Amino acid sequence: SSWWSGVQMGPPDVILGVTEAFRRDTNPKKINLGVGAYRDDDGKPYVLPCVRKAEEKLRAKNLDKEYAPIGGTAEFCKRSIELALGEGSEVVQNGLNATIQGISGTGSLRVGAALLSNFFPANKVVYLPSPSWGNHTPIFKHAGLDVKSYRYYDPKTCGLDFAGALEDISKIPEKSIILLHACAHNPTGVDPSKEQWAELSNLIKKKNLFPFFDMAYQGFATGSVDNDAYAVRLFVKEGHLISLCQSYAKNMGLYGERAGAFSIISDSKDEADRVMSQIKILIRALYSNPPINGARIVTEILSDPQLRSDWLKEVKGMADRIISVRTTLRDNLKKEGSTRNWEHITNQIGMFCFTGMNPQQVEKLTKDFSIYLTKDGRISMAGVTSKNVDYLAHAVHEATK
Ligand SMILES: Cc1ncc(COP(=O)(O)O)c(CN[C@@H](CCC(=O)O)C(=O)O)c1O
Repeated sequence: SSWWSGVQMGPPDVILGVTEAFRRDTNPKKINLGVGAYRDDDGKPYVLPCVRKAEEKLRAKNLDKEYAPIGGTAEFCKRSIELALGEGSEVVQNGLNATIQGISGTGSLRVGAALLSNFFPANKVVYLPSPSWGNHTPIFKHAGLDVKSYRYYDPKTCGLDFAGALEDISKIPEKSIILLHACAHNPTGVDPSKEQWAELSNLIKKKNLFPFFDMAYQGFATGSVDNDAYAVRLFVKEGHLISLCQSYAKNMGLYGERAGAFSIISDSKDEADRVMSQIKILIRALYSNPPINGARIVTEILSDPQLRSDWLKEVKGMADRIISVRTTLRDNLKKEGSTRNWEHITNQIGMFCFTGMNPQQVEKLTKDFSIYLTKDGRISMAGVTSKNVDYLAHAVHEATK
């Protein structure tokens, strides 16, 4: 028999598998609200104009195809950490960060997980918010880390269970790892307020926990890259030596280019350099060095004042469209005669709306209306347009009345 005769068929991915089912559906009114990928108001993928301009500039440079450095180019890494911490960040000026290019957000998380698994000096348990992005658990487990959770979402209010979060976090053993979504929490769309972030910072410092930020949506939540980096910058200002994962998949629309970054912040340049040397050894054994094309586009945009200004407008444009379609969906549900409270549709922020629909209601939406979303009731607001929002509101009302 073959070597692989014992291999079982694995289940489709809970998020990416929704798109596969959507593609198989022949209903012309079908809507894909599964994968968190931006669509324009015609429901089409959106390549930012600033990306096209950057590509033209790069083409004219006739660059070679040589390997990137193991950690990516210094320019890409510097532009990425400065985007997160702000221009003129003292951390960057004093060389206290070790930043590498990761293979988008997922790859950056995976490198971070490998670093923690091999070198974290204390409790190698990652505490995730409940719920969190579905791929967080496998990423950390594949790296050999244990994963636990802290309360985060309150299904009764479709909002933040802040008291529950504080209570659970205060019970996390000292020197454990806590994962925090910097903005646009996935899947709930529920973010702490600035005051709540301050309380979380104090508690996490008191408990001496290691903050591991995942910032996959900087600029995409409020439309401002500075506002969306508020929590990360607050924690750094408060003296936390954080780690940070960044992605350019959503805010630059570079999904398939796989451009992201992983950083740690240390209290000395010497220590940051030593950590960087170990991260590079881990990367070398994982994939040797990162893809060059997406990183070049990012570097071109962030280093060219005109392209950077264009990008900031375009990412705000994406965020604004999402914010406006949230209002339209909520209003249309009222027009449909729904008596439910749908305030959370506009209270939540970023790519996703955690509707509160149960698996049976989700099933009805898919079976009766060809509307595709993940079983937890999360919808990617990017898939909602002015053309399909009426149909969606009608379907959601039918499924929930
Ligand atoms: C919180 C969070 N971190 C990291 C990532 C990884 O994104 P990269 O493409 O690797 O940069 C995602 C993407 N989650 C989206 C996209 C589809 C997926 O990968 O699950 C989602 O949840 O639909 C995310 O939501």
